[in-house]
Amino acid sequence: MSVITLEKVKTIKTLNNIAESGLNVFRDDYKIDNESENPDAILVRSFNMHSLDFGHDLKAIARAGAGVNNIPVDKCTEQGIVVFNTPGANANAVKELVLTTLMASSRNLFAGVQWAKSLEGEGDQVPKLVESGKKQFVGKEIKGKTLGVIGLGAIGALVANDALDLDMDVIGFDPFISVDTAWNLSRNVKRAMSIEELFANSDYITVHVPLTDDTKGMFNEVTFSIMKEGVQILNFSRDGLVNEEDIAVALESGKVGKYITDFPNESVLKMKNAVPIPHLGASTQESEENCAFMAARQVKEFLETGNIKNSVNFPNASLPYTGKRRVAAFHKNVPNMVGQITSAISDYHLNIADMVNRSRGDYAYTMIDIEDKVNGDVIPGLVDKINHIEGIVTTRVI
Ligand SMILES: NC(=O)c1ccc[n+]([C@@H]2O[C@H](COP(=O)([O-])OP(=O)(O)OC[C@H]3O[C@@H](n4cnc5c(N)ncnc54)[C@H](O)[C@@H]3O)[C@@H](O)[C@H]2O)c1
Ligand SMILES: O=C(O)[C@H](O)COP(=O)(O)O
Repeated sequence: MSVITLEKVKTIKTLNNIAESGLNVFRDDYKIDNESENPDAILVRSFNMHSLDFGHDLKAIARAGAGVNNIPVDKCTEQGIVVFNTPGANANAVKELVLTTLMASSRNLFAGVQWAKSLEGEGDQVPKLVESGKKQFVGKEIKGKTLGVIGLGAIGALVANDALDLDMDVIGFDPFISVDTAWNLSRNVKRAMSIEELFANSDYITVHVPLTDDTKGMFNEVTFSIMKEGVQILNFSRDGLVNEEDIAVALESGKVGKYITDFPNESVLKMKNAVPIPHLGASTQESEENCAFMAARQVKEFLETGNIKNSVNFPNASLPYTGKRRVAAFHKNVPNMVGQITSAISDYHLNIADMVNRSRGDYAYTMIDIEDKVNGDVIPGLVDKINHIEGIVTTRVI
């Protein structure tokens, strides 16, 4: 349970390279200090945070990107630390690379270029060697082939729509598709009623789901056996979605024709017909700027007003900020929390102007605006009183 101090300079720490557009959001009352042991907020991309201890001032972690499997989200929730991500901010960058590598690898472009470069030193013979050797790289056109898209969120929906424009047949599977995405998806994307149906009918499969306990290892010996002979698989989501021992066998036998992955490791590099991309999905200037800006804006808004947008562990909650004192409490989602917090406030003879309470699973978040001018001396006592209510995780007065 943390007691939060008021109106100090806030410290932001970055654990990865964060684009200037994000860092520039923090001016005046902020400092960026990457050596800080006790920052108010952390901006991160893929840095693995699972073994980190958090300082008592830490209030927010923002993932400038989509996947949050590098962040111990449950531990953050228990400690009242809000975790944000930036939905959709890098989706176009990933889509472009998926389609680029889909076409490039279908035409054996990567292997072909590597081979052509190996001819250096052959002098006048190079053109002749090219013409005689090119037959080893005969590829396949994607036109008229079926692309299976697993996960029709920000990235999957863009990939599905654009693959139709490349004259592919597209079949999609997403049992949890959001209403917004469904509206944006072309009606020509066929709906697979089961993942098995998608596996059985696709010439190419691209996966765009988060890595969770449910999706871990979804590509394995059993699922490969359902797929078409020579299927090409693109994984721009996370390595853990694919059982590595099983895909090595499937690549060796030719059951899987190619495995394009944004997550190389030692065993992937040894696999026949694996195409390792050095995690470049989101690595465009535009995407890095979008993600950094969005992450920074969300953190700044939260630190300064308590409002929450695009959190993966706290409920979204927003109340117009008037500049008066605001109590923001994160607590267990149990009866009478709001009653006890408002009663603590009224013990200090303070009048409530506005409030919001939102829940998410086992936790909830309450913001209460106080009408009267609050004497700064009473704030530590008020925070302490609220923090002593059973079920409170953290309290701030902003
Ligand atoms: N390679 C990169 O640089 C890069 C960049 C961005 C995102 N990613 C990865 O891609 C993932 C997807 O990103 P996004 O922005 O599209 O996220 P998103 O949240 O917009 O979409 C994910 C979709 O997956 C669906 N889904 C969840 N479980 C599923 C299941 N079992 N079967 C089918 N669908 C399921 C959800 O309903 C949702 O529509 C991220 O979680 C991240 O791991 C990688
Ligand atoms: O989940 C994501 O957003 C991507 O994997 C991008 O990761 P990066 O920010 O480290 O490039």
